[in-house]
Amino acid sequence: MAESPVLLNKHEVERLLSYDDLIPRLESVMGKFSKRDSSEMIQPVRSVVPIQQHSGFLGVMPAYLAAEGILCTKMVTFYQRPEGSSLPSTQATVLLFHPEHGHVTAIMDGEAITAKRTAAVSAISAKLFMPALSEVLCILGSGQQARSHYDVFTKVFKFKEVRVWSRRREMAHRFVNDLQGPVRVCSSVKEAVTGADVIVTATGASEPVLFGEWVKPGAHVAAVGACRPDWRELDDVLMRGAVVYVDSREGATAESGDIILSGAQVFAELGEVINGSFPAQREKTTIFKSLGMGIQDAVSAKLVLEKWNSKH
Ligand SMILES: NC(=O)c1ccc[n+]([C@@H]2O[C@H](COP(=O)([O-])OP(=O)(O)OC[C@H]3O[C@@H](n4cnc5c(N)ncnc54)[C@H](O)[C@@H]3O)[C@@H](O)[C@H]2O)c1
Ligand SMILES: O=C(O)[C@@H]1CCCCN1
Repeated sequence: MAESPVLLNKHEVERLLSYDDLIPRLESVMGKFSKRDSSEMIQPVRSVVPIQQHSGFLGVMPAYLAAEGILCTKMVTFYQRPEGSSLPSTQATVLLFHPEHGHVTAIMDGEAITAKRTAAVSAISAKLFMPALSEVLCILGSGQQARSHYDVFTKVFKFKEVRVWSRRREMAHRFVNDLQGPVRVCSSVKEAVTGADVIVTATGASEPVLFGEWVKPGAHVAAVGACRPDWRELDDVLMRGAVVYVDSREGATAESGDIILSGAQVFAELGEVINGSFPAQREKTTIFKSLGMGIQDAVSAKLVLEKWNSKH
């Protein structure tokens, strides 16, 4: 009989998953994904069930990585919460399976994985696309993703100034009070993004919050929110005037309102740049439109389990 699965809560996953381990694994898996070798990797676009009555969605994100021996699925719910709600907007669980025998080997919290792997992938995009001399980082939003992006961006890069904007100013102050380093709270998006070299959009917005006319030419935008085909974070001017990179072309075409509704062309996947098949146009204004991928969760969960196994 198969052994009982390892159960790991959010605190344990958080502790076991470091950006130093995660970033090279994500670079490698995204490069492989963009080669589209189905004998190596299978990851369909996620299935999403709308929960209309409660303004929410259930997403199922399976992935099989043959060479790495990883069979995984994440189940994630995400909601548009009313202002002031204390409930998290994104919650997730990740299951790892034994690829040969089919039983579940681990069940772990997916919130920490989602927060860290998304931010780590944005940091990979910034490493490739941000201006060579980047001094100012701006984060729009003050939730889970804003926090993980702050953590990894200030760990990997050295910015002279970090700014944050949140639609409720007191939430931006609360965000800053939890941090070690200095961060300037801005009262408008325009104030926050003017002159910024790197802009992270991590909001629950469904209408544009970031407008092209405010963005410095050559800046890099890591756009993490707006993951439904009718949701936007970025306006048409920005989308059409920038070089647009995505995590997966299929995911972006199915799920990104910023791409579908603006009619912007996707230039390349992040993995295609990692592979060297498309260039990083660092001197131009660039957008990395992130939707999230099952393969990112899969390598993250495997890493967590490896770490856990090495200590037990
Ligand atoms: N790309 C990915 O892989 C990925 C992964 C996880 C989450 N997300 C998306 O990232 C976004 C942020 O996720 P989170 O977990 O940090 O959520 P969160 O609820 O913790 O934070 C959301 C932030 O957005 C702000 N916000 C909500 N509605 C807004 C609006 N209409 N205009 C401006 N600001 C608004 C909130 O005030 C808060 O600061 C969500 O859209 C989520 O679906 C993307
Ligand atoms: O890839 C993910 O995990 C997220 C979940 C929430 C919606 C956007 N994508």
